[in-house]
Amino acid sequence: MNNLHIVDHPLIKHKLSIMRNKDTGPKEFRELLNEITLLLTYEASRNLPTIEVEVETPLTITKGEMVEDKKITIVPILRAGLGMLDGVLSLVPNASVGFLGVFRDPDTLMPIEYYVKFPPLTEDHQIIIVDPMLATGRSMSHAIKQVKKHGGKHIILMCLIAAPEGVSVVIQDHPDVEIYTAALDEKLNDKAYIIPGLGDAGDRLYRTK
Ligand SMILES: O=P(O)(O)OC[C@H]1O[C@H](OP(=O)(O)OP(=O)(O)O)[C@H](O)[C@@H]1O
Ligand SMILES: O=c1cc[nH]c(=O)[nH]1
Ligand SMILES: [Mg+2]
Repeated sequence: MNNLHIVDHPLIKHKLSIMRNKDTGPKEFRELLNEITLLLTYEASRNLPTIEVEVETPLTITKGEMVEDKKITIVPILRAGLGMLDGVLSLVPNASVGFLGVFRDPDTLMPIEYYVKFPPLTEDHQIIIVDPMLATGRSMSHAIKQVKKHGGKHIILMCLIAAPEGVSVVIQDHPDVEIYTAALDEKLNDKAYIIPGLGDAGDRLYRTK
């Protein structure tokens, strides 16, 4: 699974352990998701292309490198992906944002799309899709398909917790996509929740249960 990058830094493990705790409330949960997203973004952006620029320092003129962040598009999968958006934007503040509303039907487990608003996407854009949970992988696979349909080509995805089942689905459906996750958990339960996981990320972010 060459496309799978598990970013298992001690600080990420520490923060994720607090997030998994059922007694952690929404304020701390949101703050920790934001902090882990910063660390994931640092790793996931390692291979972003840079352009050479000329910089005038107080002493001389030199060459520098800059990321073309105007060519980066972040796509949070609503709702839970919104919890990762600000973290990415704080490191790539000029990125554009495309929104995709998808929820998982609890009975069929199929993704149900309810909102799509993408900026123009071209082949030279780097797309970063964010959603904390990769369970069966169907929501993410659907999101990647939508991004490609709208013209996106270079796609990475960032999540907090992935299940092996979801990773396999994404790699099979989209072998060109790189996956960055803070943790690879054990399995799915009979309702397709990630075990050990952290429960429903959207509900924990927005106290909806
Ligand atoms: O890999 P899958 O099996 O498709 O499941 C993962 C999806 O489920 C969750 O969203 P949910 O359907 O709970 O919607 P929400 O973000 O509005 O809570 C999660 O945020 C992912 O989008
Ligand atoms: O464990 C899971 C599975 C899907 N969605 C979640 O939010 N959590
Ligand atoms: Mg949810």
